Amino acid sequence: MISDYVNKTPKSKLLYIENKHFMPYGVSSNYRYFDPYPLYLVKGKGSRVWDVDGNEYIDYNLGFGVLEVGHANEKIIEVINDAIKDGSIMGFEYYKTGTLAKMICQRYGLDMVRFSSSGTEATMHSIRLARAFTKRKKIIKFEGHYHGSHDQLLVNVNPLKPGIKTPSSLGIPEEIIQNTIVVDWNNIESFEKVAKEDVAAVIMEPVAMNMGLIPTDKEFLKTVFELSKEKGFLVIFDETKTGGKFYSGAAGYFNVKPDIVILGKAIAGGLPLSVIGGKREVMELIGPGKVAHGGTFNANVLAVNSAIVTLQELLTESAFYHMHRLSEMLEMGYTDIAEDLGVELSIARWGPSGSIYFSESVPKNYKEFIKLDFSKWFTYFYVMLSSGVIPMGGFNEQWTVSIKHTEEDIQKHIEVAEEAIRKAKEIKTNMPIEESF
Ligand SMILES: NCC(=O)CCC(=O)O
Repeated sequence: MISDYVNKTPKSKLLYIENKHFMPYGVSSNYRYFDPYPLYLVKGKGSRVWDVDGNEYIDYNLGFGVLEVGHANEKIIEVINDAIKDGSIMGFEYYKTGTLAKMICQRYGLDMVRFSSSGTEATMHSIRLARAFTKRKKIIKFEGHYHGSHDQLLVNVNPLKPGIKTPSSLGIPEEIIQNTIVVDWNNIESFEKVAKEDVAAVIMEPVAMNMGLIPTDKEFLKTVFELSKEKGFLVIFDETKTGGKFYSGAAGYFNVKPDIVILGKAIAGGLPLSVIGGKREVMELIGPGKVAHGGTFNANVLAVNSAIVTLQELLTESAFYHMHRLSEMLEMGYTDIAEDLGVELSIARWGPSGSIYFSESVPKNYKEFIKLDFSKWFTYFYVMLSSGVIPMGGFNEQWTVSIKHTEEDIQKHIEVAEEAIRKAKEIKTNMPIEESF
């Protein structure tokens, strides 16, 4: 319950009261705020984090999926300690960036890449690139999909009224989003209606991870690729999250070749690095006097070295085997809990990540997702937190298992979840959620 959380976190409360004077809501990303106040962390190691009150948590949020190598990974520390001795920013191109570019191209089936620092920047560049390549303006995005916090794609991310095109933030003029078309995820018919010759690109999270975890209908995906060929628009896979869930990301998993792929989060072991990559004929449009792409911190020394060691030595095939196996254990644990307690609970898992819904079946799109009763979810969340497990980053997020999680961590998660879901089952009110991105 919320009171258990409050009782355990008085110092977080105090920090919140102080910090919110200087920072809106006391946080650096809206995603980090939740009621009644956010959690302030001090440190992390492996699968654990500690808050300002000294409470220890097993962390399944992992920086919204970034830390698959675990917190404060020894190899990352070593490589960064070495690299920083030679400086952190070169201003000119760092000599190892090409090594990383080649590694990523080979692993993810891309012809060329450019680096940025965040997913937001990378998706922003990708739609500019698609518009330049096709000489068209319209971009199709899916309701409930999140592509970072720039205006053009900050549309129907978490709308309270699904189906009505609405900016997901104040301060976004109608004109800015007039070329953004929003449609239902996993819905062939509604996609067919908008897939026309004036579309520059369709952008998607190839597995939707901003409404829990909504798996992808393979027929739907096939239709998207077929229509893109027929009508001449590009397919952009925003793999900011999915790129770290399987060895070669979602494109590798589904065995498809999108025109542009975005990578981010997990690939640099905890440092800020993102990738805009894709087919040579598209990528070659980037350059002076052509498509703009810049960024002072792009491919900085620390991020490049950290990504090289992450991809080469840490996120290996056997590491994925470990993460997937533990995540499957978690899925089985939740399935047993639902059966034992007779709770309407559905579970979706894809690789090291998964989510739970207090519903009979996993929603297929945002319209189905937003109809759910989140009061049960929030009860579950506060009980989990006050019992030392961060199950995921929020009601629209998912768990991630790292290479540092152990079977004992999973068992503890399942034990605590049983109690949390038992308490959630008793909740009767239907708590409305606030619109947020
Ligand atoms: N699914 C949402 C995120 O992963 C973003 C986190 C942030 O912007 O703080």
